[in-house]
Amino acid sequence: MSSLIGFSENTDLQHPWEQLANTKVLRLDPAYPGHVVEADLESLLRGLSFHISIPLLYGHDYLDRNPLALCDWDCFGGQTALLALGVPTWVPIPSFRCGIAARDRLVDSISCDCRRTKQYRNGEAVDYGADMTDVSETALDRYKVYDRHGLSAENIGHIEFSLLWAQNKNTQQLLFWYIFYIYSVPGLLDSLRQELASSGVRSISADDPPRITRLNIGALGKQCPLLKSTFLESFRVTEESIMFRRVTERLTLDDGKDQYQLRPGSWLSVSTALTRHVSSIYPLPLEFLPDRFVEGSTASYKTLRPWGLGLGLTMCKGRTFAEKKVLAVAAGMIALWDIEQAVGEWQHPGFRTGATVLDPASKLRVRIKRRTLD
Ligand code: HEM
Repeated sequence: MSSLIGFSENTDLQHPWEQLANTKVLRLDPAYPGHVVEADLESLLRGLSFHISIPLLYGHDYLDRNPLALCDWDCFGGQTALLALGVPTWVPIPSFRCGIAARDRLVDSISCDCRRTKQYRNGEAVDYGADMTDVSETALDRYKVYDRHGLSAENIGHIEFSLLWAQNKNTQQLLFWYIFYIYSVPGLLDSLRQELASSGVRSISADDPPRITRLNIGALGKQCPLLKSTFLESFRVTEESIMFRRVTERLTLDDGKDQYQLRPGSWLSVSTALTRHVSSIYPLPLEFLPDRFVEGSTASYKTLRPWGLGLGLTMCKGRTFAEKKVLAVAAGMIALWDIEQAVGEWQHPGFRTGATVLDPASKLRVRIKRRTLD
């Protein structure tokens, strides 16, 4: 977290997430004598999130070898709505074709990574002499399962890409909204800083610049109720999930007034987002209330059912991971960085359809500088 911003005016020396966010150093501006940058907040956090989760899973070699993976990720990301609508991939819309090509490159690169990991696991010579020593246990265990079922590298590439999408897409967007609300809701940042400082879940070094030396990620959600409640409220206001279920046997639905017969083979789409504006469940549903889910010394989503992590057997398998990651990154940012809107007061960027978590409708330029610790 301490190296979120490198303060380099040379874009070639910036981190990939800074480049993606069109980061500009303002220290030459007499109005901003300290080290301040201007950046696009959503791109910055999306890139950062990508560079945290991918090396943790596949090891550092994957991104070193595929430095354009994040661009391909973004290029494909803009086209998922057309795919979800069932548009065939051969339809000659230029942006759509580019998105499909980007997806194919990602699948290929993951297949190759998987082959290298297998070579490393089997003690064989690894293609290009790549260093695969830091591939995670999770990835290694998954590859063992693929091997047991005799899957080809291409099949594995497709499966891993889908998992990567599930793992990253919503988490990245939720992280953005969470940070946006933390910094833009008046007084919230100070309250969270106090809560984090008194909870003892993290320590900060006295170095210049300061670094986080200890962060108990497991304790964040338990010992910082406002931090967790703000996370849940950010999810409540930005979630627009639609789940699809295929009817496999004749089904009768009764809404108390009418009956509906569903034949096998039909599809049901269920929107969990319909409940998030119901005032009997959430008083003042259109307001962002950071402490909405605080109950005594804890915060819980007991009351947040059904919600956008799915229902039944196919409920999101990564929900605990997502929560821990978003809370941990936010705790680090809160501790080390000050953020304000680039021009004027904070303005909500508006919503645009995305995946389960909505996308911002417009870019949000912000100014970022290191927090000065007393
Ligand atoms: C804020 C972040 C996330 C949101 C909002 C989210 C949301 C969802 C939703 C709505 C579903 C469909 C559930 C259903 O049809 O009942 C789902 C499924 C899934 N998610 Fe997530 N997810 C998130 C993060 C993650 C992460 C971090 C991972 C992996 C580490 C992950 C892995 C999966 C998988 C594997 C499935 C398919 C489950 C199945 O079909 O059995 N998700 N997620």
